[in-house]
Amino acid sequence: MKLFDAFSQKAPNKVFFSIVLGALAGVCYAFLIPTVLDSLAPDPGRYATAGSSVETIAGVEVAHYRLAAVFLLTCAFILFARSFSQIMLLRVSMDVATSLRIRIYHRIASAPIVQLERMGSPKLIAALTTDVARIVMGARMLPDLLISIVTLVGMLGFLLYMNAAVFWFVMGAIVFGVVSYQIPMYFGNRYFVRSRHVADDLQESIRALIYGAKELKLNQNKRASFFDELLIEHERKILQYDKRGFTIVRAAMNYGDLISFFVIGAVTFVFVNYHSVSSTELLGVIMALLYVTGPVTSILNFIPQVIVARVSLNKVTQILDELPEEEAEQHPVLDFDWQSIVFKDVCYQHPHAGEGSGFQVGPVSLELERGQVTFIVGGNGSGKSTLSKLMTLHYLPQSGSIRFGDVEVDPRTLVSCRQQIGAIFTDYYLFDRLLGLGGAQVQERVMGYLSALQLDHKVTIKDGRFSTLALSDGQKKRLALLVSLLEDKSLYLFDEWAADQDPVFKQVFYQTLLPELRARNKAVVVISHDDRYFDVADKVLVMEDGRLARVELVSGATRTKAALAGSVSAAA
Ligand SMILES: Nc1ncnc2c1ncn2[C@@H]1O[C@H](COP(=O)(O)OP(=O)(O)OP(=O)(O)O)[C@@H](O)[C@H]1O
Repeated sequence: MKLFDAFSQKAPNKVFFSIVLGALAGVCYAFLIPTVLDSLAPDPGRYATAGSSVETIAGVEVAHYRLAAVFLLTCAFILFARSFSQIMLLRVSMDVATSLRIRIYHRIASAPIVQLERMGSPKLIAALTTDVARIVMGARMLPDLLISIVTLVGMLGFLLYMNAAVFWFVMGAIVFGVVSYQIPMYFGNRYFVRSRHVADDLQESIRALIYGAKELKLNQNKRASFFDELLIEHERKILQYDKRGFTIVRAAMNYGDLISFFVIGAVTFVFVNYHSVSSTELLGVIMALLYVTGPVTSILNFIPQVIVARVSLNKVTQILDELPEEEAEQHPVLDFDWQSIVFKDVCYQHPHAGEGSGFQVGPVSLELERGQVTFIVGGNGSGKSTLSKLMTLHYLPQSGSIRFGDVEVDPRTLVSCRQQIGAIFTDYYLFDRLLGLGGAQVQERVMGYLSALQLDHKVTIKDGRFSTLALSDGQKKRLALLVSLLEDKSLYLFDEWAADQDPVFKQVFYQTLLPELRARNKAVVVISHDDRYFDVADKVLVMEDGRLARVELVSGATRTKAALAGSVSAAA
């Protein structure tokens, strides 16, 4: 993705039109100096009809009034063309910024969970907040750049017309100036790239500062160490790189500013000694060179902005590359019924974190049936959550297969199968409103659930929005359960849902809600360490070191808590 492509793809006609107007403004700029010079020393061959007579217009004496009229009209056109070109590109740039962000939003939403977990939120937030703005800032300068380039080209044409020898001398000086200008710019750019890399680490530290505020307050040493070694260190590095980068770039820009004056000096004091140049030509050359000082400066000033924008563009491109779209039909294509989910030799290996190969779950073969409650138990790190993410199709098997009834999970059916599932993970997110649920009955059902979950004295719902989310951890989780139940899925998975519920509500969850879901013919999977409630299950899957060690079938006679508690301690 190139900087300019990002713009031209968005609104090609508008971009083209603003470029044409910018170019025309540049042509007119280049036209102003010859016009003024003409009025000072009229060439009888050109503007022959302009004459040198003085006319009185609206009480004001105007010399070379036709030339003055051309001058005025040119100025007016420049005002119009330049403003129009800039405003149009400004508006396109706003559209581009928004659509670039929306593109990243969509990519995040359709990326596999594994990739999102690997990338982490700080990188994505930095891309959305910093990089998109920098890209747009860079591209927004395009009309000015264009005006400057065309003005410069026009003035060089004028120099060629005045004196070919001077033209070639000036061309040589400009080429030398621009090439020598690139060298410090290259080094400046390297510092900007380094600074941008550290910006990701800074985002991570800022996240830690906010989310770890409680821990930092309770330990001064930890806090000092966090500030010195992470947060301030990242700030210091960014400052250092940016200072070095901008120092080099600024010095180079000042050098660039003076290029025109070096050339004027060289022409006035040296060049005239070796070539015949009339004083009229010299005056024209100097005026033209003074005039292009502005455009040359603005072309050179544009370069650092483009460098920064390109660094950001590379970062966004890299993120989009690292965040592939999931290979799946993105819209549900099937509406189907199923009685059981069958895992056959399913294997999943985490990407390696640190040393050694990643943790592997499987091969696992099992069956989840509707109208049954299945518990997954096992020690910490035995693979329960990984298995649960395979069940909810957030992780996809690297080998083996999963079937929902007759439907095999594959890229075509994946999204359809996911629509059958409701889950509350330990790191669940609670939206402040009901999304994708509408209708008058919903309000009634919400009120019923609020009362069943003992939240009716705390939360109400208005226009599909919860009155508050300022709740205790346990209450928030109940609200998440409410949303999940409203969505009325066929498979429910609760990852240690009851861990932060009080004993009374734990009992409600295990002994009332789960049996109710079973009675409503839902397949229910519960990850739990609450061994006193294992007898609620129909089936207990015991995980050990990534493998399904055994499946305990719990029927009326065999549902003994002791037996299951024993199997769990063995698994742990
Ligand atoms: N995102 C990840 N990237 C890499 N490896 C991971 C990731 N998540 C988990 N693992 C690895 O998988 C192993 C099993 O983790 P998992 O969360 O499935 O265990 P668990 O049984 O749910 O543990 P707990 O009871 O503590 O929640 C971990 O020990 C870890 O090595």
